[in-house]
Amino acid sequence: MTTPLLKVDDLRVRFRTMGPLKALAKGVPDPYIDAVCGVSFDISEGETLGLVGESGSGKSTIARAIMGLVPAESGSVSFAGTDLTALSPRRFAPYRRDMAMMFQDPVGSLSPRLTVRSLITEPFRIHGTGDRDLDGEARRLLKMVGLNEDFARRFPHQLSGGQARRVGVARALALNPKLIIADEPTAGLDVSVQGEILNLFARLQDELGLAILIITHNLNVVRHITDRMAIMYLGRFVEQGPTEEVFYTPRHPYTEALLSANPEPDPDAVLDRIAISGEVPSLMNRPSGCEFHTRCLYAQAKCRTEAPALTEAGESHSFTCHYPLTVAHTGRTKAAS
Ligand SMILES: Nc1ncnc2c1ncn2[C@@H]1O[C@H](COP(=O)(O)OP(=O)(O)OP(=O)(O)O)[C@@H](O)[C@H]1O
Repeated sequence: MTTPLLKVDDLRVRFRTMGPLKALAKGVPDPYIDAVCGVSFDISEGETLGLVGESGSGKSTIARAIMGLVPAESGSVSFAGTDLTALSPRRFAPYRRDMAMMFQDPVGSLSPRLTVRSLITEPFRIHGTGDRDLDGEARRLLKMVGLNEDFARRFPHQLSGGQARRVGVARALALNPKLIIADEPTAGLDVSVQGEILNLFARLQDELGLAILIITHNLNVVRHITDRMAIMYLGRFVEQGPTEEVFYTPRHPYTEALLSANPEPDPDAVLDRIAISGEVPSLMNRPSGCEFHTRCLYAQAKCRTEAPALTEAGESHSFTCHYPLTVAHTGRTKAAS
């Protein structure tokens, strides 16, 4: 078996929610939240994984933990077989060249006082490889993302949302990474521009064999460009599997609810519209048993008390639910009774 490019194994990330004195004053004995609770997945070269889930479910925290920007409480993140969580910051640094992160907010994440040329060649300076022909590199990178060389002289405020996103991609590509992590790469863009950016990702993946981790609320993005998808709820994966399979035969009720709430449903979609009710529970006060039971249409007594184990639904499709949806002949789903 070949080693996956990225392997995340039982990753946990905790955050302190308040300082020790405040916690003492407020009588909070455990002022922590588990933003990511035992998540496992891998990505191979040339593969795209989509990470979906409501706001606060822990998607960006996974990305930041992979990049070493927040420490893992436990578990491991291995890149090409090396456990990054065991490395000192100095030994971690070379891996940052192989993994590029595109942050949310295309314009805001670009420093306003730098020209596009400086922005996209900055990684060469940061990583000490700035002795090359930076004008030539800027032209090469702009061409890769479909922008002409005149853009090199512009500043971020002179870019449209789509152009800013392309500049973000060019910057991410500077050091020839093997993995790109894109956090909401199409947020705030018009649908047509979203399509252009997705096509750009698809082309680059084809040409460069990149592995891509896409974090998004947009299920159409997931549908169109990912090979596999994972659905997060309160810091856990409730389901992961091949994208087409999950879209057509979701096994977890939360997946079903998210897919059916998609504002632009696929005309071939087989799911009835299912409203997801209630608020996302607080990470400070997690529900007992299956943590989705407070919002689940199919919850039964066992769901309130027993956490469901991970169940394999196929070769690379798994979910955590006591009463998973079943696959009928039509592809339509309903909870097993
Ligand atoms: N540095 C931090 N300190 C304390 N809590 C944090 C920190 N970073 C994130 N969190 C909390 O961790 C949880 C997960 O946040 P995260 O940003 O990973 O979610 P998300 O799914 O990416 O959300 P969104 O889609 O809104 O970006 C949230 O409750 C958030 O408030």
